[in-house]
Amino acid sequence: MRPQPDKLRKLMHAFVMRTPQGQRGWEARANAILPGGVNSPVRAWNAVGGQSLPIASANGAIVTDAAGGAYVDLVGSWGAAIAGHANPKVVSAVTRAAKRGLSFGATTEAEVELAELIRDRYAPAERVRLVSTGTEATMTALRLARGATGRDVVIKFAGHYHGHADPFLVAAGSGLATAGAPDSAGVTASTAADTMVLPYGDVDALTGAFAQHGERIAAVIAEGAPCNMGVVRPPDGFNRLIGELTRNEGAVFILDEVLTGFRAGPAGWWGIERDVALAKGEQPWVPDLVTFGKVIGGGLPVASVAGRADLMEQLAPLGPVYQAGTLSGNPVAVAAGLATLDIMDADAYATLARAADEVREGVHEALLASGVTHAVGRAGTLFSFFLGLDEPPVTFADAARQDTGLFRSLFRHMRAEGVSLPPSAFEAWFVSIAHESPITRQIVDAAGSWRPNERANP
Ligand SMILES: Cc1ncc(COP(=O)(O)O)c(C=O)c1O
Ligand SMILES: N[C@H](C=O)CCC(=O)O
Repeated sequence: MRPQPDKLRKLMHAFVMRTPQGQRGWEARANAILPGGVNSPVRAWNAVGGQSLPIASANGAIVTDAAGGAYVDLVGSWGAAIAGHANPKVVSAVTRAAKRGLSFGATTEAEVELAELIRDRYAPAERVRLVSTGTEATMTALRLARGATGRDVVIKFAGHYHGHADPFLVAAGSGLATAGAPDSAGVTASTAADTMVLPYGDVDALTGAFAQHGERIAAVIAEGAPCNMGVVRPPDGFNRLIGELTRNEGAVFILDEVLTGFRAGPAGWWGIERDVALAKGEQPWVPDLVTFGKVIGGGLPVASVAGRADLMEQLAPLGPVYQAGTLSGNPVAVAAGLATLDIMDADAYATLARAADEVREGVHEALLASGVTHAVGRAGTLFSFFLGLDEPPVTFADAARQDTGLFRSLFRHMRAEGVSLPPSAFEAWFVSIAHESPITRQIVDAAGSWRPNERANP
């Protein structure tokens, strides 16, 4: 049988991509039109060297590039692909929704269902507003906090990332930390002046800030567990302290669970601390506002700001705080989110936890056996490795002391062994329910064959 024209085109493309000339051609073409060849900086591999080829497809735990190279994926669309790439249930829900129409600019029953599902699994989400990106969610949460309190200042923690709205691009994690430039040009001095940056986990700094500036503070925003400076477990009692100080001083506690939500555990990082509190017979602390993204869109653009009813009802059209979005609650994206949350039942979370344990523990043992100094950062099913550190860090200053040159060597070795790590030492390693044991073993074996003294070429 002769290959079909489309198949032939793909085969030709893969063949060309396998040649250095073809790869250089691709690089030049992408760089000529997309700044840095990418649509989001951390994809550019600047921190690890080399050039990623365009992804052609992904299925389960495997991504395949345009040259036909298949890799075990630990990027997982930066956390969204919790059910595995192209999960058949998600794809068929999306297909069914698409056939009913791509976008209406009017409310659908599925939006209400997704919002109800979020509230049912995450009690502090008394009201939910769906948006399209995590950036919109945190930006809206801050506007809401400022509108409700009539105050300007937001406290954020160094190394935490809350998307790319101006007030948060100060001492930020993720791609900014990776580039070693945690502030962004283009943020006005007056905007930055309203953002107070504190070291994470520093009780004195936080209580001191409230003692000195309490009446000016609209909100404290914190990642549920920081995952954009590597994964950091919140020090015991720190989130509770934020809750107490904000409540006592009339400020708003915004918990950013865009990354940790429905992933660190079934009810995000908050659910993990809630369960610990309940087991001790204590009342759990509760955030005023919470932001979600990634998992609730299952790979399509859905995010949300949610929280206390009286605060959320300050949003237009009920209240004076404006927020809007042409594609907010898009029916196709919402279908992906609903299908994903539906897949993620108790058994699926147990599978996710098993996959995370196998990779985290296996790679930890492999690094120990090779004599690599490292610390494991862990928050529920989220984890990353801090090479060159003896202890898991809490502050960004400590996290930034990790050996990024060593990570670069590990990244390139793993890639050669068919495993695709996030291209930055400051990002989490994302597993999915499709990371079955033969796949997690492949990851661990790849780490076990790394010889750390073989540093990557610059
Ligand atoms: C904790 C956190 N908040 C906010 C964001 C921003 O989300 P988005 O990239 O969808 O704008 C991200 C990731 O990008 C994140 O990890
Ligand atoms: N760390 C970021 C989100 O969690 C990575 C996503 C991006 O910036 O492209």
